[in-house]
Amino acid sequence: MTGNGEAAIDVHGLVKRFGAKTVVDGFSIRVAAGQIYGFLGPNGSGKTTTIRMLCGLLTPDAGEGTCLGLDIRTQSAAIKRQVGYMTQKFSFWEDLSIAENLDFVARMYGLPDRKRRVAGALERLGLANRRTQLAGELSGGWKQRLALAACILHEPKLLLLDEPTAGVDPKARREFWDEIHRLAQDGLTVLVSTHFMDEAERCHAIAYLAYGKLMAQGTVDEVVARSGVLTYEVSGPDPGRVAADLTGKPGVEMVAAFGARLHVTGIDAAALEAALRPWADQPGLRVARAEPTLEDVFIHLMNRSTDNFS
Ligand SMILES: Nc1ncnc2c1ncn2[C@@H]1O[C@H](COP(=O)(O)OP(=O)(O)OP(=O)(O)O)[C@@H](O)[C@H]1O
Repeated sequence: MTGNGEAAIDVHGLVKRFGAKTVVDGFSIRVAAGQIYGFLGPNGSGKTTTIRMLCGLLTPDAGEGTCLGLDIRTQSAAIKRQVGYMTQKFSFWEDLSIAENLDFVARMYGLPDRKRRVAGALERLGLANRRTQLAGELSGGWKQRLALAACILHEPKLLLLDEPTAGVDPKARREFWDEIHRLAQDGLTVLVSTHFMDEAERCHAIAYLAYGKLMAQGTVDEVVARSGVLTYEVSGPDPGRVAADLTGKPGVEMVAAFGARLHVTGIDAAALEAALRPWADQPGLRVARAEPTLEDVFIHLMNRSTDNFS
């Protein structure tokens, strides 16, 4: 972990309403400089709105705090200058090369020292030997890298990545995350929203939001441990029959099949064990405690939260 304890973000009680809807409801968080902080939660849970408030792009209706030592309410212009924002939909000139696209972005923002900045971004993101390749010919993973390069041209201190790897294959995703870690090691703080569990596991800390409320935060291990979720794994012949029997039983919150294995989760140990007991005695079936996955925990949190939008 690279965070040195100095807060890049420190906010308290943030609220955002759109009309009658409270989209973010009392959000507080502290993010150390150099941390990679993941935001997870169902669609529409307020991740993007929260991230935008944290960096002064959106003014909260209530709450206060600082980003990079600046007041998110009164100093948003100064914050924005130090933030690189990669939105869900980014665009390039398809018929310009990688280097030309970056040069164009640098011109658009009137950045001084353009040549050095473009060369630096190309180098930093491993794009130097592809500099003449047309953006329109790049695969998804390289497009993502180009977008990231465009975000760091102005040498920001904070990066906001909104679902940066949607539609990117696992290998390219992994490499993209290697880049994010390198940038964090150089001192950048990164806020990233994602729906991928493997990406959550690559964050120093995560926040889970549901319907505008912060349901859990901390390291992945802390979030799993604090959830109180218990998981049992059932394996053997005819898991479908076991799943049908267990679904809806007291104490059983979720039954999910992973190939021939079932994950059975809940938080009431006695009730869960009572539901599983008849199956534990069946010949050929194996029922054993397992470590809950982050996905088990998130589904539990999601089921627990109430949809205040409906
Ligand atoms: N400018 C706006 N005006 C009105 N409603 C908005 C506005 N921006 C967001 N919302 C609503 O606020 C809620 C939260 O949206 P937000 O984009 O923050 O969620 P999210 O967690 O990032 O979702 P996703 O995972 O789908 O990107 C949604 O119901 C959305 O429709």
